[in-house]
Amino acid sequence: MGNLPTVPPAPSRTAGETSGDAVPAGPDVIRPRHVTPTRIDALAARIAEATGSAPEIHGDPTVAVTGACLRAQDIVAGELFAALPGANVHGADFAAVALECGAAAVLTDPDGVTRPAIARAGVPVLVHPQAREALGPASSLIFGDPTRRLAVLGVTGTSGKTTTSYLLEAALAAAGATTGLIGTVETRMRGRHVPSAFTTPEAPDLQALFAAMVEEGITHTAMEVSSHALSQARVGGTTFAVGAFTNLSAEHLDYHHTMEGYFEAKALLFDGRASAHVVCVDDTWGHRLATRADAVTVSATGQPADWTATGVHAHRDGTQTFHAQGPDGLDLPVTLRLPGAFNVANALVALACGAAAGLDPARLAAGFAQVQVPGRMQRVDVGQPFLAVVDYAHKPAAVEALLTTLRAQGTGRVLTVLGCGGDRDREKRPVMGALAAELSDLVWITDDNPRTEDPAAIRAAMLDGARTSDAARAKVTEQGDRRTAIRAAIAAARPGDVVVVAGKGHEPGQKVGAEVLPFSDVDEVHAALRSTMTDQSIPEDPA
Ligand SMILES: CC(=O)N[C@H]1[C@@H](OP(=O)(O)OP(=O)(O)OC[C@H]2O[C@@H](n3ccc(=O)[nH]c3=O)[C@H](O)[C@@H]2O)O[C@H](CO)[C@@H](O)[C@@H]1O[C@H](C)C(=O)N[C@@H](C)C(=O)N[C@H](CCC(=O)O)C(=O)O
Ligand SMILES: Nc1ncnc2c1ncn2[C@@H]1O[C@H](COP(=O)(O)OP(=O)(O)OP(=O)(O)O)[C@@H](O)[C@H]1O
Ligand SMILES: N[C@H](CCC[C@H](N)C(=O)O)C(=O)O
Ligand SMILES: [Mg+2]
Repeated sequence: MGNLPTVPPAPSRTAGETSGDAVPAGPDVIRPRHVTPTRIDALAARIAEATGSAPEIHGDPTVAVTGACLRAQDIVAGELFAALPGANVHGADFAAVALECGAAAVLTDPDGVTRPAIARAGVPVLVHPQAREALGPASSLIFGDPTRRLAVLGVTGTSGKTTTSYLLEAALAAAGATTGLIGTVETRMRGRHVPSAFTTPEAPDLQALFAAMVEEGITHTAMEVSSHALSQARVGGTTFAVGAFTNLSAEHLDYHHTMEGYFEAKALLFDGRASAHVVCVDDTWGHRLATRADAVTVSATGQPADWTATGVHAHRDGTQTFHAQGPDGLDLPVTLRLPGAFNVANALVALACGAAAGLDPARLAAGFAQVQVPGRMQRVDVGQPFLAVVDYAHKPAAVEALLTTLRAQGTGRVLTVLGCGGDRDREKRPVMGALAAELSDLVWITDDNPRTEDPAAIRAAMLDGARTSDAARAKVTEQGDRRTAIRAAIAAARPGDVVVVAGKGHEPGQKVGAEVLPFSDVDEVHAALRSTMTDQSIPEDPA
């Protein structure tokens, strides 16, 4: 696996750097330089057209807005404040803050309009029963309907969105497009890299970003579309050139409650908002989706599909070569620098997306060879005689895919450092603990963004899964302190082993309570490797 990516860590931020904070993230929103003011009556007409019901207008309909935002504190003068009901609070309760920041108008729901801060607002108020659904189309109009001039290729699915989006961005560029990227790690365009607050931004931030991309001459954007975004209508008002589905497995059941509910959220990307669909049919959910959406199909596991892979050769150095077989007898050689059968699927999805957008498949396929993804199968190498890998696997299917891949590639043992996030799906914890114990030789159960939960209780749930699994084979150690766990794993490694630190990937911080403590798995693995090479005082292998 000598060629596993050794990319530098993503640019760091100190707060609100990934999705998942109780406090609104306050992201670095990329805004267009020019926005033509939009009148309230025009917004009302757009909302009526998009939702089928007209909003009430309280106040002067000729007032115009020059942007929109749903975080009161982040309002820029002249913008529309979207005061939405939330799981914790009603945004209308923050209207005074928004007005102080210069909000020129408010969009809210019938509950919000009764709140005192809105009643005293003194600016026009649009009232709609589905204010969240209204916000996407309104934001699109405010920012000049940017996706009419930008081909957006959206990727959804439980695993592989980030990886597929990076592959797609590279393929699009190789086929001659001027590209952008929107996703979990960062937003990229024209050499700018802005760390992300969300995998999929809120509707006004997203439309502003699309408008900025149009201004910059971006022609095609590869974009991750999360299930949260689909169910919260963050992509309302977005026209997709292509919508793609990678796979579905248990995750986010705290939010979607059932797999059916989770699937239906993902399926929203295929409800007519995309001009073309690409679906990987390697799981039963993909099969189901492909039968109800008119889709180009993809399979990396030998299912009948429009795009398949033949002659897959996983090389010892971590690269893979194969032939992508496409419609009309297309046969394209592909080289990937990402190991794992799942990355063949990701690449096929990316290829099918680019082709569905009308780009030349041979040029698309040639774009994959150098792609590396921050924190996904990222190798950390200081010349040690074993492999050290940082990966973002933080759900059962990803842990299984990751460890199965690494078992097949290493010559020695697999040493795994893994935790589970707090304030997230609890059901996955014992499953991830069990999988780690089944597919590794040594495991350190540690902390991964405990957020507001008791970290020991999260570890206990994982340990419970590890201890009760009949197939468990690893020696499992509990070590809450992630740095110590990483150091112990590195110190225990022997030549030919694989050490994998999973779950945080590119993340630059550990979320403990309301704080984000700077922490980078890549930096920690580097530091541990350097000190093992020079300092023999590191704790002994617990095995
Ligand atoms: C479950 C979820 O996605 N919740 C998001 C949602 O929260 P909510 O609607 O319940 O909001 P709330 O906190 O009750 O607040 C209500 C309203 O008041 C506003 N408000 C609130 C407080 C304040 O001080 N000022 C203010 O203006 C908020 O902007 C909001 O509009 O809207 C908020 C405002 O944008 C988000 O901060 C919040 O993200 C939370 C923190 C989160 O953790 N989201 C994650 C799970 C997420 O979206 N992840 C996906 C990726 C998942 C994956 O695939 O792995 C993503 O796309 O990033
Ligand atoms: N197609 C796939 N099937 C199963 N596991 C995958 C697949 N692609 C990637 N993985 C695993 O899942 C992890 C996360 O991958 P990636 O970041 O590309 O997915 P994602 O869908 O963007 O995840 P998230 O929703 O958390 O941002 C990887 O680090 C890898 O371990
Ligand atoms: N987008 C995911 C990232 C999870 C990453 C993992 N490190 C964790 O904190 O659980 C979420 O917010 O659920
Ligand atoms: Mg992602």
